[in-house]
Amino acid sequence: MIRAILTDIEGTTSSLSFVKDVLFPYARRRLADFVRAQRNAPEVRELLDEVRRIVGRDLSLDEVIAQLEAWSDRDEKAPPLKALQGMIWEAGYRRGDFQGHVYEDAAAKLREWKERGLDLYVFSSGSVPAQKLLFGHTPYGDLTLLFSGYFDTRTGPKRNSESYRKIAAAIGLPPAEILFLSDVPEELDAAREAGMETVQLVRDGAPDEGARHRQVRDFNEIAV
Ligand SMILES: CSCCC(=O)C(=O)COP(=O)(O)O
Ligand SMILES: [Mg+2]
Repeated sequence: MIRAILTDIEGTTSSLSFVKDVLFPYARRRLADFVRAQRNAPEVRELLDEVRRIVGRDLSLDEVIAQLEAWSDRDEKAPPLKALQGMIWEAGYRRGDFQGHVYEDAAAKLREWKERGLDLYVFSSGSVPAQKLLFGHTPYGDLTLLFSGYFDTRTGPKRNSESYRKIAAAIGLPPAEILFLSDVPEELDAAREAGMETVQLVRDGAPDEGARHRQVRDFNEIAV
């Protein structure tokens, strides 16, 4: 019996285009200036040192910025980049430059599941603060109230089954009682390997008969 739902964001609750065409370019345009302006803030300084540790060299500030920009251009889910993106988006949400995109069907079903007593969690490559910003500033109001917890790649990569075992342990349920929703088959494979139930969102494409996971076009087709 499913007692909790763990959901991805990009391509699942929210559109690929919002993340790729709105959020990512917004942060990319401001990344260098933000890092230069905030480089002595303790939280930012720690993230810049984390970039140096990942690269394994004592990079100058310019080299750190170039590395962050390269990761951003390749959409690499490096934790310090994801944390900095979240900090830059915070100002954008506050100023009303954009709202967090959530599909109407996802917002409605999440509410319904919560009312039925299911616990809801997020697992996204976006940092936990970025996840809370997105769900906190939607056209349907503040949806953060629906979620019992958030996980990002500081728990582990989304395509690694160990990450899902850790999440199940943190939630405090056997993996078989957790349903993971995502648009990416490799993430669903990893969740299934850990013992979770899976459903694949195919929002923009046609369902594929040979798919490895049950496919749905939107949240209304998910039976829990
Ligand atoms: C938290 S909103 C931004 C999403 C993001 O930064 C990203 O890389 C998309 O990751 P997801 O795991 O949600 O597909
Ligand atoms: Mg996704």
